[in-house]
Amino acid sequence: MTDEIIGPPDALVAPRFGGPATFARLPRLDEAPHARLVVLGVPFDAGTSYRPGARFGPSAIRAGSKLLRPYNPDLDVWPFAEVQVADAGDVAANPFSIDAALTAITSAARELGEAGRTIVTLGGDHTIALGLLRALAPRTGPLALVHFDAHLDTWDTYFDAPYTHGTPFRRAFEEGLLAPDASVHVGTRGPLYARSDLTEDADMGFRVLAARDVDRIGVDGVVERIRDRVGTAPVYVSIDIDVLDPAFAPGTGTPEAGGLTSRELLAILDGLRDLSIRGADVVEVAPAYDHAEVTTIAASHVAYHLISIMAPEIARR
Ligand SMILES: N=C(N)NCCCC(=O)O
Ligand SMILES: [Zn+2]
Ligand SMILES: [Zn+2]
Repeated sequence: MTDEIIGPPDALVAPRFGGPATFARLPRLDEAPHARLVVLGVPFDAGTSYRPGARFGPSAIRAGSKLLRPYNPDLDVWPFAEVQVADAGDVAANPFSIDAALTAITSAARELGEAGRTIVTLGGDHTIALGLLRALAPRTGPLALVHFDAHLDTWDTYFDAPYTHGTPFRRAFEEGLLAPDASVHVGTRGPLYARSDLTEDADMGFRVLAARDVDRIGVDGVVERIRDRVGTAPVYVSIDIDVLDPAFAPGTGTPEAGGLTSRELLAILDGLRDLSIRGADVVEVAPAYDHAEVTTIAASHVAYHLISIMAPEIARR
């Protein structure tokens, strides 16, 4: 096997609506075993509290990613030519046992990490982020979490269940996976259970840049605050697609009005270029509630921008 970079096939030769359903028509990992950046699917939604269906997220995002092109003019980057990028397929996550699913997610991510690969994960509900952080933090040290979401996801339990899509970051904090005072939620909004949701979150060391702060300080102000906050810590970027307004992402399990536009989210991500991003995910895409691939196309562009900011930095490592 050579180390020549294999990109997507030329869309003007092989029409993009055909061919294997990998992310952005990239090669599979077995076809490009020298990949340093991989897209990994986690079709799991047993941690959802409201509408289920994110188990179909990875395959639907891949389908929504077929139109992506190889050059990203916003960043002047060829994301699939900087380093080899490949699709690593899906984790076999147990749909009846959240514990077993988390174990499988952690071991799949650990194995990829030990082979020197950085992962962009397609979910799946937000529970999976805990399994991914558990795989990553022992290698990188505690991570600064940049968390895009309508929700805090630092609640304690749901119906006494500790591992759900509303609780991954409280568990990650308790397990020491997060760097102290370096994490931030971006895009939060909507009704809470109590005021203490916010005070407990702050006590765990999270900062909040709410959806309304984006109006107040703008995209550049948000980027500046995120960069200040993470400092020099290794970064994990977790993107719950419900950070977008339901107008831009109807296909999700717990939608909240008043969210970001997809343009704002993509621009904020571009502002995170050059950070040491050691892993990322795009979660909570539930295609049954989608229309005309609105959500899956947004999610595929979000993943494309993540790869665009991560690949050049990985190439320099
Ligand atoms: N992680 C997501 N998307 N949602 C959490 C919402 C939890 C709740 O039902 O209150
Ligand atoms: Zn959410
Ligand atoms: Zn979430």
